[in-house]
Amino acid sequence: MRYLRWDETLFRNYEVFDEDYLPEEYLHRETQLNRLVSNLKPALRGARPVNCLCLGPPGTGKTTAVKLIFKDLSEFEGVIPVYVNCQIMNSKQQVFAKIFRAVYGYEPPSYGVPFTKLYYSVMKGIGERVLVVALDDLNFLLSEEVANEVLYALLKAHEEVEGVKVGIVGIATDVKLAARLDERVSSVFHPDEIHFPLYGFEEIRDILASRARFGFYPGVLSDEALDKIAELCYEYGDLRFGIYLMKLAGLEAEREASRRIELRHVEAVYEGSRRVFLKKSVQALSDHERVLLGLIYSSDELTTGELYRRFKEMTAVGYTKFYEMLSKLESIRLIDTRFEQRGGRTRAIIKRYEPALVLDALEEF
Ligand SMILES: Nc1ncnc2c1ncn2[C@@H]1O[C@H](COP(=O)(O)OP(=O)(O)OP(=O)(O)O)[C@@H](O)[C@H]1O
Repeated sequence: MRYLRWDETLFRNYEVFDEDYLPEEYLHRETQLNRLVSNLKPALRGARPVNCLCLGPPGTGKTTAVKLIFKDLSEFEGVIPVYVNCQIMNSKQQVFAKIFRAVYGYEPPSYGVPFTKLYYSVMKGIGERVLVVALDDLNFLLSEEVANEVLYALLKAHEEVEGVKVGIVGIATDVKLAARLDERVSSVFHPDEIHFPLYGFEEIRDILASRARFGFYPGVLSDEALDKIAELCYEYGDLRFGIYLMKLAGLEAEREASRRIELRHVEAVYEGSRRVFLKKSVQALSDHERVLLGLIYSSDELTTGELYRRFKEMTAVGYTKFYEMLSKLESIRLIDTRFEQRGGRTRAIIKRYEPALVLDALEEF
């Protein structure tokens, strides 16, 4: 029996498959990159940039686009680009502490600094430079009202401290985010909305092929395996899933001491990786969204009307909110809504994907 030598591997660079790896090639998003560049360009002249919001379903390249642009920006003197992940830094204090670090190059005092003091020291420290703040996963701050406070504090900076220039790049999966901000913020925040739609099959295949070129040795990934990964990833929408699947298929091939990743390796790891991803998606939902998903997955087939009636009985949530939740579940591909003709009437029918796996993922909550 053949076994792998200790130094034998299919992976040329394992890091290429990491969650926060910045790819060498960023494909099929020229329009979005151009919009970001043209909006942020005024910063290079020392002027306030145009605020933007990058919106789209998970795994469509929003974070990557902004990180690549911010990497370029960091080369320019006079611009302070700061990237904040709001899922991790989820208070006003934490967001501004991160900005403080970028402005001064050292930590702010960790105890007993009132927010106003931290805020004004940040603004004074900017001086003639231009601060550009990316707020990733902005929707995470929204339920707590923190998003409104952070945005308001940044939007009002130039009125609070004369001459201060601040630009904002928000990133969110909720395409209606701007409409959900409070009046005080929306009256002064008119961002350029840059949309990141789901990738088509060919685009996904190209991106995954590029990732494989940097991650595996030449010829390791068979065409059949690549096609299958692209097909499964396309169904799911999130590119992160395709990249993860490719990594697991590589490990599976190594486990078999195979020199190539074949279709069977992808098939062997598909269900396990899908479980991991579903669990993450379900974990990221709100309690009400999970109740709704549970209702959908515990019946065979439902019309939207029937579903709303049952959901309302349990939660007293209104129709607009219900509809928003349904669209969200659809945009992250946990459900599918189709129109069907029955008895001379057109009805919206909700379809489920892989019920056994989704119900397992829901069971953990
Ligand atoms: N156009 C692209 N070219 C190369 N790699 C890409 C592209 N788009 C996305 N990716 C890769 O897909 C993965 C997910 O992308 P990213 O994190 O940017 O998505 P996102 O839209 O910000 O997702 P979320 O909303 O869940 O944060 C990353 O590994 C990223 O490198």
